[in-house]
Amino acid sequence: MLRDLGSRNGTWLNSQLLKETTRLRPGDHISVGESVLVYEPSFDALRARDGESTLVLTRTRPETARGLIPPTKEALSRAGELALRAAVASSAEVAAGIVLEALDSALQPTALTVLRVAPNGVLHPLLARPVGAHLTLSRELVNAALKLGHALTMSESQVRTETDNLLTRVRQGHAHVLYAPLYTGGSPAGALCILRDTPFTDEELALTGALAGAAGPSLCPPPPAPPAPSTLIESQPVAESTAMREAMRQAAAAAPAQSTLLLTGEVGTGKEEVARAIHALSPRSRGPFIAVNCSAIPAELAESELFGHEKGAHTSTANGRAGVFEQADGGTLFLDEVGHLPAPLQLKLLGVLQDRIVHRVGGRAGIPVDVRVVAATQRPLIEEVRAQRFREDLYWRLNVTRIHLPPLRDSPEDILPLAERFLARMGPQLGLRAEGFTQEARSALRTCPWPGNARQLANAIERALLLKEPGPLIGLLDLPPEVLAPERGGSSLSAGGSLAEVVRKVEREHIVLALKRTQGAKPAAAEALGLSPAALDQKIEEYGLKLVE
Ligand SMILES: Nc1ncnc2c1ncn2[C@@H]1O[C@H](COP(=O)(O)OP(=O)(O)OP(=O)(O)O)[C@@H](O)[C@H]1O
Repeated sequence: MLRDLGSRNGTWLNSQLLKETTRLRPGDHISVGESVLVYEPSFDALRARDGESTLVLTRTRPETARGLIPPTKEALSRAGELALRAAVASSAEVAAGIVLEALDSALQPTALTVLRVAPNGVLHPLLARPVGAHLTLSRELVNAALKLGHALTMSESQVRTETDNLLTRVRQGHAHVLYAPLYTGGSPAGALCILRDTPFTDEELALTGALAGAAGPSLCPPPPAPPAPSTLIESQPVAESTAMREAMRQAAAAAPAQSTLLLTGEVGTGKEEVARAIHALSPRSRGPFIAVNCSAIPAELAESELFGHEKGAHTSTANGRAGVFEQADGGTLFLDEVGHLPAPLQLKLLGVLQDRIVHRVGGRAGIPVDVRVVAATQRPLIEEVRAQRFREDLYWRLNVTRIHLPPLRDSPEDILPLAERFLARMGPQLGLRAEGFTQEARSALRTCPWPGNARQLANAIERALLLKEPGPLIGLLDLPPEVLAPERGGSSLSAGGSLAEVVRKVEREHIVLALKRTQGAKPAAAEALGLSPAALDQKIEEYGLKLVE
């Protein structure tokens, strides 16, 4: 869509002054000042990772391509030697460097690149030479080479840009292009693309085909195996209550799709836990899961954290850095507290969600990314929209599917199973053993009106593990006093005395234990109890406790 945002000299579409938002058609001419831009949707401009090289992917038909030359003995032996060197490379990028160097000396091309095919079929440039190269490649030819299983060559139109005195000129010419398919484990994985001014000989075609055949697994290693099914089931969030079961039903239904998801819920209700489960249940489970808390990144670093930055964009960094979108390529990006994103970044995020292309800070060309975004918020985003702190268009983009996670007060059946999950998870992490809860503690956890959410419960179990009396089980006295409060379903205690008294007794015991374990260090004891140092002092006085050497 083309819209003029109130410019003084106007925007012209096909020599007509643009009056209203208009949908563009291929070949439309847009004039802004002295520049004329031609809208050509069948071109994708991508940037190769090792610098400013740009790839333009076209849909040229491959009818005139030449191929199917069997490799000679000499080609095979050179390919074998190269495959050995590439196989011991520390990464796909290093392997690609070795292969490109070998091709450079064998063919003396003007430019070459390695492309990888993402699971969704999108082509990603891995490396391009020389740095700053501008390559126009045919997506159709890459696909044809992959389908036919051998290298192809043809003469193809090349678009180059030259920049001087702030003017960018586009030049068109012809070059000979060679495409060789890369396979990993028998599946199409990528392509080597080589450009030269002179035609490729049959021998060169055969040599490159053999090199690509041998180096495929090093350049495009297979993705890591998915976790065993049992780990997936174990890692599913606890959902015994009706409210949480419904949330998980929605999450499982939404998992296979690509669309953006919005998780809402109070602090600590398990938004990240559910986002991980959605990732694990989705076809992207083999890809990365990257979680970012938008409220925790300093505003001045947020843009480069999210979208990456190019060499020299920040004076302190010598090398460029990938942002979280690039890190999550092929997987899921969890944007927690998305409502905290500064306004300019909201606009940039909207652009990435629409085009699936990120622009690093200080970078020129876009980098294609294949990422599913799961966003989360604890505050109702619509209120942020009304207060004009959050873009409405981004709100609707994120809000394609919304899943609300209930607080624990609305899903009390989850409290005990959650406590058991936390105990099983934290024991090994802390190197402390507890086999479970005593009967009394279990029935208290089953009936208590726990005031917090899962995060606070996790903290309470951690504290209980650290401070518990010697013995294999966590008892009632190891749990915080809230577990004993009477509001729901009466007392869970078999001990005598009024409930208020018992609560006080438990609290006193807790304080004594914490002070014992921390050898009287009040700040550490206060931290372990989740109290401020002043509140601990007050309690020590209230219970008449004395600290002795
Ligand atoms: N249903 C659940 N099953 C198992 N563990 C859970 C569940 N819900 C929450 N947790 C655990 O509780 C802790 C807090 O959950 P999580 O970080 O997912 O909450 P959150 O809503 O994203 O919190 P915040 O709003 O603070 O970002 C984590 O340790 C998480 O593993």
